[in-house]
Amino acid sequence: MINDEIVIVATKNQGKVKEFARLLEKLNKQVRSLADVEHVPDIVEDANTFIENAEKKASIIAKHLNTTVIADDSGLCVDELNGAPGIYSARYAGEHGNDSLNNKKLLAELNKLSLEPNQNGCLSKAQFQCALALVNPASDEVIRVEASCEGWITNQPRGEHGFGYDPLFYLPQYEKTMAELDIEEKNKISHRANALKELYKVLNSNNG
Ligand SMILES: O=P(O)(O)OP(=O)(O)OP(=O)(O)OC[C@H]1O[C@@H](n2cnc3c(O)ncnc32)[C@H](O)[C@@H]1O
Ligand SMILES: [Mg+2]
Repeated sequence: MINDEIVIVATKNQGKVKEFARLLEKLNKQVRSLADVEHVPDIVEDANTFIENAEKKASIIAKHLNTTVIADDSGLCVDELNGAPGIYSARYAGEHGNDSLNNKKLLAELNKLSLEPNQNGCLSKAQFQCALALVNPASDEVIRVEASCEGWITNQPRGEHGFGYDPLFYLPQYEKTMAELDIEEKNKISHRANALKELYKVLNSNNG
């Protein structure tokens, strides 16, 4: 995979695709996603951890395409909600991938706790988490890595960039939400960028 010009990421999420494309472009690689695959097999994300879900997605697509594939399973873990929405992040409000309803539900759940906002208008610490699995179907090799990005949940959504919970994820060091950062800035600090760095470390060390 490290020598290939094309990297297949087993995701339907166009927000993730854009971020991977920008990150991998710097390594002269092009990204293909499930949008480029015909007859995508059903993938039920029913595992209990990010990494198991990532491995499941990568394995199914790697077998289907008979080539090496990376999958990303990620989500938001909010401290005051005991880690919710976690692995259920994409369907927190019921409907898969409805970012606006998911954000509303997150604020509603936090508002139920009657928390006092801090000086930045934030209600809880939180982390974005990202698990990446790379599966090579020829060798049955699996590489698993995980990384996170620390921040806070603000009570006012702000910003137009990114996707998912980015408008509610506040970064005190920038005094901005993740959705107020452009893709280049997000890719310097995000859980996804950090996980991809870890993956490349493993791949480079495996290559001697
Ligand atoms: O499974 P695939 O096809 O990759 O696409 P998905 O959107 O269902 O992806 P996940 O199962 O990994 O769920 C991830 C959810 O977590 C949230 N999320 C993950 N990374 C995020 C990010 O960088 N910014 C904002 N929200 C994010 C967002 O709600 C995603 O829908
Ligand atoms: Mg999913």
